[in-house]
Amino acid sequence: MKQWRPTPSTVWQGRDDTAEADNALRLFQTITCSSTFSPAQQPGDIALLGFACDEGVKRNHGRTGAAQAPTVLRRALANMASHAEHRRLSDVGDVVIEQTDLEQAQQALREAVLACQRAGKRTLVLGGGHETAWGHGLGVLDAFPQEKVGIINLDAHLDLRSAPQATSGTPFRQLARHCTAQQRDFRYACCGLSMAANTQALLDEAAYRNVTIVEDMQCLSAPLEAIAQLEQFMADLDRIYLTIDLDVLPAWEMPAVSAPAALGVPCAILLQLLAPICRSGKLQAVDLVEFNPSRDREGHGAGVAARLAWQVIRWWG
Ligand SMILES: N=CN[C@@H](CCC(=O)O)C(=O)O
Ligand SMILES: [Mn+2]
Ligand SMILES: [Mn+2]
Repeated sequence: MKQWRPTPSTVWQGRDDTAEADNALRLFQTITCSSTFSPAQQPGDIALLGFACDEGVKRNHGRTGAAQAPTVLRRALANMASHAEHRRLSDVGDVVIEQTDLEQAQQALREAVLACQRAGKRTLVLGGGHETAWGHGLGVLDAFPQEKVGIINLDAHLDLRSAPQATSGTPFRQLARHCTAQQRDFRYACCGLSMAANTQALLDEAAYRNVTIVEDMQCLSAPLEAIAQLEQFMADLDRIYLTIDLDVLPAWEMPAVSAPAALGVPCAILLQLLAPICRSGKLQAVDLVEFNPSRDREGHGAGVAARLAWQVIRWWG
């Protein structure tokens, strides 16, 4: 596998409580790593894959640093309790970018995701900027060519930009065009959207693409209605690709992103939205993107992001 590196064993470390009881286990003690890219050989049905890249954020004039996120998020996950559901997780390493060749890195991610999915795994990708979604989404679409695959993006932004080259702001425009070229329906929901952070041009593009939009204000004032909208979106799908842009959270909870949200959807409400998606029986792929450790405060953002990943694994039916 090109443009790939294994996770060093030093990353998965934590507090050892096994002197208290055999089942006093944390993730660092239950996760498996491999020195080669070999998803079919690794145990469990959730493959953890890093995408160490922020070239898309750079091209989108954002604050870089997300390339370091996969390692920092693994470290934050390492010391969290490992319950039965977490034993399904194995670490298949990182896809890395060479110099500034984003397109090549996204293609490598696409191939790594496809290999994991073909090996019967579901994929949990730790980005990277939101350019992660172009590679991850393609890999999932490739794996299920005959099925109705829907994308749920928890994000303040639509990321439907039109640009001469791929950025962190273009992945869903790229996936929409790809679906059209493949004569597939583009099924896309953006939940947590800030009207203040998306121009009318982007909203027009969303309307043209028949995108389901659930605004941040709706999530805050009527979470049950927001859930109902998501359930309606999911009803007609075979598989779901869930992408969580951490800038959907408020800046006070998640300062460690390129574009912090002044309002945002707090983690406690986001978890209410996540539960029915995770338990739908259709969830095939999840990523957490845009985490930027260089902007974190005392590791609090990493803790919030890791808790979201931990909870997704626990609920993933
Ligand atoms: N993935 C990032 N998307 C946002 C960033 C917005 C900003 O930097 O303010 C976007 O392009 O709209
Ligand atoms: Mn965003
Ligand atoms: Mn985004």
